[in-house]
Amino acid sequence: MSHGPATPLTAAAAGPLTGTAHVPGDKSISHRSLILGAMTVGETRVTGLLEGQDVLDTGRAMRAFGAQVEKQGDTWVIHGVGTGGLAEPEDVIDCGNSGTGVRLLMGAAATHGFAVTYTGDASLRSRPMARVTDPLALFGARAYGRSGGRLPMTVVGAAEPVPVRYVTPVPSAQVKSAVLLAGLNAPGETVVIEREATRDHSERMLRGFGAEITVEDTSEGRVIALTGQPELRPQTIVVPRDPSSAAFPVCAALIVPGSDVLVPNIGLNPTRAGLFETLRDMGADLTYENAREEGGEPVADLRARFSPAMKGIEVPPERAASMIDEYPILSVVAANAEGTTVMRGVKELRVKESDRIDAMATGLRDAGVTVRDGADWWKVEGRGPGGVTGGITAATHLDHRIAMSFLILGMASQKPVTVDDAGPIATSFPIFRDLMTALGATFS
Ligand SMILES: O=C(O)C1=C[C@@H](OP(=O)(O)O)[C@@H](O)[C@H](O)C1
Ligand SMILES: C=C(OP(=O)(O)O)C(=O)O
Repeated sequence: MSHGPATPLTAAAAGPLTGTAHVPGDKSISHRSLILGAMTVGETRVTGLLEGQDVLDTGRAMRAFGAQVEKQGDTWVIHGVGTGGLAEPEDVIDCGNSGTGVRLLMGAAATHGFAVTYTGDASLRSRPMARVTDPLALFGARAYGRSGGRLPMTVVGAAEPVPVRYVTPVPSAQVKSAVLLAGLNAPGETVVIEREATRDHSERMLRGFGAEITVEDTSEGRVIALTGQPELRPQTIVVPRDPSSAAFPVCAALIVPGSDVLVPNIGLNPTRAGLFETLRDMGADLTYENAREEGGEPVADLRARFSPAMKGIEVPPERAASMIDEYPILSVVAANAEGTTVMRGVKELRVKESDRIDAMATGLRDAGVTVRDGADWWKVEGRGPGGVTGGITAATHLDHRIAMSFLILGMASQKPVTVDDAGPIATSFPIFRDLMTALGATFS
């Protein structure tokens, strides 16, 4: 759902940030818990679900598709309808700001013999959907949208779907997941091949729900094969805390003098942990404490301390998929490091909630940082610890990660930084302001 009027917010230089930051549950795993729970007969129970607007919108959508989704105490309880049992929604499905929500739902419903119309906020209506509807057409689904393959869009599902073999042309877990979810209700084996590995939560969770799924690394890439029409088994899911949200208190601690912050229980699935490796390569004082396995995922407590000796690096492009949502906050750290940070192979950043290279480059330049950029790369010239002037109002462009990144910039800059709209933060990290305030940040 779209949020209300714009709410500007300002962050100023903070004293040291100290204490423990419990960030919310993982957004990717939360969406998938609701969708897979809704496609399973019986009761799936989920704790630690992210109650951000993106995920709440997916929960509402699953109700519209016929599942029961409700919160009992701290637990989300889903009574699903089974693979192939989704019902035709009575109204348009509004996915708000969420690319993950709309693309995964389009996949799940595409092999059901009814039509669904999808829409979203102004940001989501500007994002490309052909990357999903192209492979869904191979199953027999048909999509009718605005020019450029944009929402609002109606997808007429295939009444007699056929299984598909598809090589993803872009590194995207959303595309991969849409194909796998469509494959759930197609008879036979659906195969997705990705040249670059992207986050693998769908594969892990489908296996957890009892689907037959194999993953093999070959010379062609990662080959994922799913046997259609399984009888999924209801699950009890404990959602790990989101590494993409942990990135904000971690990076703030690295650049605000005197800081020492603990961020416990963070999922460190290797398909998600690229930022933390990059920060360590830059010389960040960032340690993994109490490393362990929980629910089949590697988990650790992150400890981040002020790191005045960080150096710019060339971020390995093959790491891009494992930190794709973290480049905006990385650019803020890069601005506070010595030397140049080069980020290549990142054209996907231009089709997120906003053009994230453009949004960050514009605000950073206004704040006194030299940034150069091209179609799929950008470079940030560090000004050293505390070297960013600040004193700007940055445009958020309905993008939560842009809003949070500029607020963190304000905590380490000489003059405060304002964002024109902090509202979108509620899509993924509704407790951001309270959590950062408890660590010692000041907002006005
Ligand atoms: O599958 C997912 O849960 C996600 C995949 C990524 O998008 P792409 O698939 O477009 O790279 C990521 O940016 C998004 O925040 C969540
Ligand atoms: C890109 C993101 O989300 P989505 O694609 O689900 O809107 C994100 O959360 O950074």
